Amino acid sequence: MANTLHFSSTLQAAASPVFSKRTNIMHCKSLRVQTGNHSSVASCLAQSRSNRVLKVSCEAASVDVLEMSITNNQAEKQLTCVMKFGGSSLASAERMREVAELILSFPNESPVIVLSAMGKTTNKLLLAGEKAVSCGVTNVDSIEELSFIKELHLRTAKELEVDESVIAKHLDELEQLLNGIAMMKELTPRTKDYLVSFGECMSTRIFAAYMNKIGAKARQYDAFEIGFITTDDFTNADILEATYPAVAQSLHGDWSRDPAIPIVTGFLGKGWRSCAITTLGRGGSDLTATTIGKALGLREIQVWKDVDGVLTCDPNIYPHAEPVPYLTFDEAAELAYFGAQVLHPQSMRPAREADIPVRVKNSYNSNAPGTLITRARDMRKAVLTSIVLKRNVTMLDIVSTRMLGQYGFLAKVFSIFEDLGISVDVVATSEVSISLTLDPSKLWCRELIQQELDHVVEELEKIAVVNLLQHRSIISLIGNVQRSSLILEKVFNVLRVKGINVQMISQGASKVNISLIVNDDEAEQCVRSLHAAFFESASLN
Ligand SMILES: Nc1ncnc2c1ncn2[C@@H]1O[C@H](COP(=O)(O)OP(=O)(O)O)[C@@H](O)[C@H]1O
Ligand SMILES: N[C@@H](CC(=O)OP(=O)(O)O)C(=O)O
Repeated sequence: MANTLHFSSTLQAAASPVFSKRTNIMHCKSLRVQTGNHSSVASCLAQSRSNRVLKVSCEAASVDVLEMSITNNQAEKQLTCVMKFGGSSLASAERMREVAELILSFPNESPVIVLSAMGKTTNKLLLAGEKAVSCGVTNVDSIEELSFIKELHLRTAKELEVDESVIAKHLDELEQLLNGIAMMKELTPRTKDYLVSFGECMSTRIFAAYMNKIGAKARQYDAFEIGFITTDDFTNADILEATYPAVAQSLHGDWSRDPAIPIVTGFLGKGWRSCAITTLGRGGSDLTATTIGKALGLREIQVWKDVDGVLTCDPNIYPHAEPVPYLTFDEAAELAYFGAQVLHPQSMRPAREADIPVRVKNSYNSNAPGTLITRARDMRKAVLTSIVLKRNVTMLDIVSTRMLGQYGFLAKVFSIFEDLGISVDVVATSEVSISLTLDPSKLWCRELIQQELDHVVEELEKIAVVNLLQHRSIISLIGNVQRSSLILEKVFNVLRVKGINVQMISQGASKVNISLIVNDDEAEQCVRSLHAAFFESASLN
């Protein structure tokens, strides 16, 4: 809330037009002086933070009564919310301008801003790195993606009229790094993280400089310098508990000493052992935002995307998917975990722990209400909320070779996965058989390669007959599992009409998700038909 202080006083007719006042204000944004019918803007001569004495000059020295109101939009205010803008909201200078305008259109908020890299910069950096491995040192400067990244960032700085020097050092370092990769002919996960970090480091520097240029005092932060402490799992690191107090101390400390809108790099952290830059997995800026929300105990976490909120299904599969107005943290987490690109799979955790609402909004359409994610919602009318598709999943059918009634079979199977460090998604069991799915994309850097799969099968074959089925998809139905009979009745109706065979089904312990496994090549059609049945046909609802 803008903090307006009114006070009046009398100036001597012949006195110097300088007025001193002890106030509780730390940073004065604007001054208005009222003398009789005249109102004018006065300027602030000096502010002492230690004893909070404000000195102002005005042209009203010749009148007796002087009334001043001091509008101070930052001082004594607490940070109120996080606003995260993803690459899709920051693709160009024009978009950065609009985002800045959007932020400033909430004068009652004191936000922490979290930014991703501009547009598709992360993908381009990774491609540049891969090319550098094989192109030879002399050819690094002709890597197309490097030229693209340089051109995009320099053009953006120029169009926003901010000094190119804010990113010059990073562009030089990026080229040096690619030269190093070309020399070594290898791109390790650790180097990958350092490489992609340039995207967020540059977008935040350009944006902070622009905010300052337009008069909104802002301060840039690299997350790895302000306490984002993570595991050393490069490319997919986890935030450690120590992050919360460290981030709170950094951001709160600076804010109370000298308020300025914090502009923080999303996606990045610092490995606690290696002290090297880590990343939180693709789309990890959502997690940066919720982590800051929890660290500072903020009122709300906003993630601004290029869609009107979380939708009833992926708009790339069905363009007329509808926004979902309300979700619980559990529903959103399940949706993200099972492949909806709109939210990072781990991002709901800090928000749920701190019970801070998350709002998913559209930066291209700020009037749309978006999706509000909270701990609980009214489920009385809820049936199905959203349909999520995860492609290219590997499925294993494992049948015990032992007699019925043998114990320890499940334990043995899962210990094999544990030993091999492979995570399992969906599971359906009977006493002597297990069907389960393995997610190749869960570990961004470490796709499950054939060799690993062969090894899994080899180990399992010591105790079971194993059938490995690839190119499967998981269709997750997120909704009110209390009404699973109604949901399943409709689902099987659709599947029967479309002639689609479900190879596995799991309702598990989750109270919000029913998963179906079908062939990859039938999956999209299946999602569209299910969407039509649940969201478009009144008779089927
Ligand atoms: N259920 C869904 N609801 C909304 N968007 C979805 C869904 N499933 C997939 N998406 C995709 O997620 C995109 C937004 O996420 P993302 O690209 O990570 O945004 P940002 O880069 O702005 O963080 C949308 O453009 C949309 O194509
Ligand atoms: N730039 C990173 C992190 C991120 O969160 O991006 P976005 O918000 O654009 O999904 C990525 O592309 O993965």
